[in-house]
Amino acid sequence: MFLLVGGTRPEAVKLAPLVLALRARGCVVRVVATGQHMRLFDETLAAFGLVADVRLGVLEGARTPAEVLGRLVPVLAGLMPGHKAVVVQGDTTSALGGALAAHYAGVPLVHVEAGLRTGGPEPFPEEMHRTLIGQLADLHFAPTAAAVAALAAEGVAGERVVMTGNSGIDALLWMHARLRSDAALAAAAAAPLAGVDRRRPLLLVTMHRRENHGAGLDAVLAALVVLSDGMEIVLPVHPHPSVEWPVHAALAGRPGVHLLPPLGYPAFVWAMMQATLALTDSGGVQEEAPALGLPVLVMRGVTERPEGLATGNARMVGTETGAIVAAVRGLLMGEGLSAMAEPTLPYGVGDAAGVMAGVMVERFGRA
Ligand SMILES: CC(=O)N[C@@H]1[C@@H](OP(=O)(O)OP(=O)(O)OC[C@H]2O[C@@H](n3ccc(=O)[nH]c3=O)[C@H](O)[C@@H]2O)O[C@H](CO)[C@@H](O)[C@@H]1O
Repeated sequence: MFLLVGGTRPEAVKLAPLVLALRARGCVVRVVATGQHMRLFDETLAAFGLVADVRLGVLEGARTPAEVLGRLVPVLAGLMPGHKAVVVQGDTTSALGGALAAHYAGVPLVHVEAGLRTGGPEPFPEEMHRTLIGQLADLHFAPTAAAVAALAAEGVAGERVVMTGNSGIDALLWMHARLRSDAALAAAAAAPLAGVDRRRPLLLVTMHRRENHGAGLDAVLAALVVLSDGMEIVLPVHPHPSVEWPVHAALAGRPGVHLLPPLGYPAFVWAMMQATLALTDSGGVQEEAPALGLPVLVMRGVTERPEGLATGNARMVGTETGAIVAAVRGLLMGEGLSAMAEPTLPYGVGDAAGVMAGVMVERFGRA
């Protein structure tokens, strides 16, 4: 039996293909929802026809990563016995909690999306989380050659590292194909964009990184006020109060600006398929956009995803108002937009979960 631990939307997106691939190989899999973002986690799993097998109820009122971790580790440790291996994904507090619990319980730990590094303290706390998980993992599924190299540089033994591609690309290509073949799903996914004027360019914006809360967010919002003059802006607003309140204060009611609740995964993929340009600080969107040929401007100072920069699909733009306005306007006037819109697959070709499941069955057995 394998135990997969996750708590947030991106973990659901990237673990769902692995759950399906393991079950397709006859493995018994239990998915634990930590409750970090329970509603988004549940909804995202449901988009893949999955439900969590265990739903923890210990995070009520826990606000800081320290509180979340402190409550999760003892409960997760109690779930560990009897499992062949525990799987965590990425860099969330839930993932670190699952990793620590597995380590204390002496159950082998598998890390999905291993080896992503910026080389500095940012992003906080994610860089710290994934580096610590990297020290605890017995098996590292690294999405790209750069991630494999980062693990080698930290002294991780080569036989513990497998280059797999990113399972988020499996999820994306699967959903993209469904949206093109299932008219009812596509109609439901398109509904949130109903009010968008399709004659104007469409800028899709997501923003939630902790290091951008405060001054960075305010500067981005000032840029969006200027940009809304010439384009449609679609912004699914992250529910964190440090994001939600300033976004509504700056942009609510402005013509051309569509402030939406967080979109379900099918609707968000649909929005990426319709957009002219994405402006984001999300990790997952940096990976997904190149696969769809959606040019992406990254509102961060550093990224652990250099591959999209190398293929030319992504550019770093930071969070400064003038830089964002200039970059978006420049691209929309035709300066390099078509080169950035060439679909490429630097993060994987859509077979990552099958590779991972195959390696897990080989190393740990099937049941
Ligand atoms: C430091 C860092 O970069 N860490 C990342 C962070 O995740 P993130 O930054 O990618 O998080 P988000 O942007 O929240 O999610 C993105 C996913 O959500 C979908 N989406 C988006 C908006 C919406 O309205 N509806 C949706 O469905 C979208 O298509 C995509 O698949 O933690 C992950 C877990 O460990 C890590 O893997 C990952 O490194």
